[in-house]
Amino acid sequence: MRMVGVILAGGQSSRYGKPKMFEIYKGLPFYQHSVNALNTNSAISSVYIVTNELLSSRFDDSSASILIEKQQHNGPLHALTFALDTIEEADWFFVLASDIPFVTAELARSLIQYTTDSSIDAIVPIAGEKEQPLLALYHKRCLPYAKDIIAQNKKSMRPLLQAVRVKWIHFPDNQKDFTNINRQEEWKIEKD
Ligand SMILES: Nc1nc2c(ncn2[C@@H]2O[C@H](COP(=O)(O)OP(=O)(O)OP(=O)(O)O)[C@@H](O)[C@H]2O)c(=O)[nH]1
Repeated sequence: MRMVGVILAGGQSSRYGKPKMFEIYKGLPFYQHSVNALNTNSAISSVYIVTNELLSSRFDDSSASILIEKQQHNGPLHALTFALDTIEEADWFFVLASDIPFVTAELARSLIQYTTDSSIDAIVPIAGEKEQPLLALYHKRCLPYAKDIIAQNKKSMRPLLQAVRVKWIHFPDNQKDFTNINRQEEWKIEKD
């Protein structure tokens, strides 16, 4: 079993007003917190940052490889599908958004433990009532389902979770790892 990390870092940040993956928390850009939560885990052989041409030169991290999407701003489902299609060496893909600065290696580890179960295609947390498809694991088996959903012009992650066998892992509503930052006002409150 081979596992890679996939950091989704090619969003528009339209609500934030500037590319939020480069905002600084504890001296490091947001995306770096996502990379670090994964590359400290020995089960993960490499970490890839999936982004677009415009942003790509701004990532400064020798511990991760950059994958550039041909078509930018198609959303997380396209970015995941691109990674599943392009990274041939892996069976499991640990997907992390790049706007979740409080994510921890402990949380990553607690999800990775379920990858030994060959009867599941995805491992997805639920924090309180909220599904967390952008802090989740996907098996290569998800690729044909993802392509099929894209072929139907759907952009949401939801249909993928309905099509594949998901193991849902429950966490408390207030668990900080899952806090994602969409607006500058939110970040001003959350960082303190
Ligand atoms: N590679 C890649 N990542 C994406 C894409 N769209 C969103 N993401 C990432 O997915 C995560 C969640 O993104 P959102 O906050 O829903 O979308 P966003 O475009 O970043 O922000 P808004 O424009 O405010 O909706 C972030 O880490 C984004 O960088 C995309 O088209 N390609």
